[in-house]
Amino acid sequence: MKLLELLSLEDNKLKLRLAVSGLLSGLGSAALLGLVNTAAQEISDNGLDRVNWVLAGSFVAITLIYFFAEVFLLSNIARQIEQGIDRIRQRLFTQIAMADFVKLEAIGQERLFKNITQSTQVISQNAHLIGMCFRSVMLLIAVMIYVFWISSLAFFLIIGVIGIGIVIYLRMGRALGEWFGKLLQVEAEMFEKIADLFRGIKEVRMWSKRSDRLYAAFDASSTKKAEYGHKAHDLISRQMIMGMSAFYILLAIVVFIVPVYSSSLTSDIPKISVAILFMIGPISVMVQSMSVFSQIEGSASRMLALSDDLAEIREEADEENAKELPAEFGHIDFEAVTFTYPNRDPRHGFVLGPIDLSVKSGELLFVTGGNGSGKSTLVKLLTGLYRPESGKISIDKTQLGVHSIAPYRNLIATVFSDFHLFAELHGVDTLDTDEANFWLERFEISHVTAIREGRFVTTALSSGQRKRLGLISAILEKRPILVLDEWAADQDPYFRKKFYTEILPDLKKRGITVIAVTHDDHYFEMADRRLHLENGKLSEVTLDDPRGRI
Ligand SMILES: Nc1ncnc2c1ncn2[C@@H]1O[C@H](COP(=O)(O)OP(=O)(O)OP(=O)(O)O)[C@@H](O)[C@H]1O
Repeated sequence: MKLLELLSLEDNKLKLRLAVSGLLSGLGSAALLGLVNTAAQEISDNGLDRVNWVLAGSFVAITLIYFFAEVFLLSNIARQIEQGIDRIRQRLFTQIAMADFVKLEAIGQERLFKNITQSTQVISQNAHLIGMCFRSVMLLIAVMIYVFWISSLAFFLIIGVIGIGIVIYLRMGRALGEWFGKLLQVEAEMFEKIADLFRGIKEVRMWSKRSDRLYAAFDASSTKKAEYGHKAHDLISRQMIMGMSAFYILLAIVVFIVPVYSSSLTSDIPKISVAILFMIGPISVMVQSMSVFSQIEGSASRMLALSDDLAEIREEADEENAKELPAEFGHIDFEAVTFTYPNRDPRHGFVLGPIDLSVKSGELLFVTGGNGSGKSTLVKLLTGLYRPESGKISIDKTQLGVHSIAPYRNLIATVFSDFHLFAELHGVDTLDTDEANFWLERFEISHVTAIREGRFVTTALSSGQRKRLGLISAILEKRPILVLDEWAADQDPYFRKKFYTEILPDLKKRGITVIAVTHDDHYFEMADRRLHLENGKLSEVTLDDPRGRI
């Protein structure tokens, strides 16, 4: 069972704890049943002329024990489930943090996000149901032991009927599984269409032909989902009714047919009937929860599969034994570094390198090249996000490896072309307010936002303005190296000029090593050096070299 496997991760006593509390609850139920039957027998033997205080007292005592055992069991299960989910969530987060970045990108954000949010929620929201089911199974086992104690014939009869019921139930379940599979697929298609409608809402509004097509496709998908949903739920209801009917049939067999053929069982029929009636509640819970359980199992197995996949792509890094690298470095060197994207169709494969390169501390370095030439890929290698396929990268005499990769990344502040702007200045422990205000003024953004209590008052700004905040954040992080990927692409001509002619030289003056990917050929002369990429091959060119220019 995938759920149990998932919850037992990093807690090998969980199964034992559940078994003990389940056993106590089951025994309590069986004791209650036994007591009711003994009282009924007593009345039938001796009549109802006085109250049997011993039995009545025992009933009250066992009911109390049963009550507390049930409360303990259910709340224990809910706690175990929440703690188990917490553990797996933390485990997935840690695995994501430790995964090789390029392989993590291949897994895709959607799968990661869905597993950490939706899948955990499916299990968490149904914690109560899982508890009820577990309790029902325990109760059923205890009642069956009680039935066996009264009559082995009745026990095997019930097992036989349950067996036939399970076979029919599973056959129906197979059809149900197929319909649920189809339902999930249609649902995924529908969600994709909804996401398309929302993400492209501007484009949809702007052209009625596109909007008509998309809405028609969404309508068809939604109707199909309703149809399949109805079919699947219809099958669930039938399966449920079938499961319950089997027990009423069993009761009828025990009451009407068995006495005709077995005189030995006749005297025990009332006790066995009560036992069967006792089982109907738990069976009903189990039958009703089957479809939810298949969703829970699906979620658990998806999370386990993701965890396994993440374990396989774990980056070779040892942050615990990492040694900090000094902020005053001399140079970063690439020696015959190559890189290719994994799982890429070899016919369209892109190879970066081999690259030999040396970046000196305090330099202002521009990286130029056409679309798809490999600039962003080089930036990801330079920042240590991607690891070389061959060759080596080193900072001063330290080669980047298991112990140095995290400290190396800590030296580099970035604004990637697809950067994310955090409203909070995470990691900036002591913020110099004057300095923050200086940069807000310098970036001509102080009239629309401010920094208060370590966060931007607002980030709901234009894309060019958000980019400015991204760079201010990076500067305030006070790291010795700054890597920018097409930072000025969405700045207006006035600010673009200010960026290249004032801000970049100012950052250089402050001792920051700046590596900037750029297409702005008007300003190539502002760099100390220019590196040019063509189809993955890097060469150093003079600042006035015609390559990379119009
Ligand atoms: N995640 C990825 N998986 C596979 N191939 C990729 C991936 N990202 C980029 N590529 C490929 O690698 C090559 C270089 O891409 P890269 O993004 O480095 O180019 P670039 O020079 O930054 O281009 P642009 O100027 O358009 O931003 C391209 O052929 C691209 O298709």
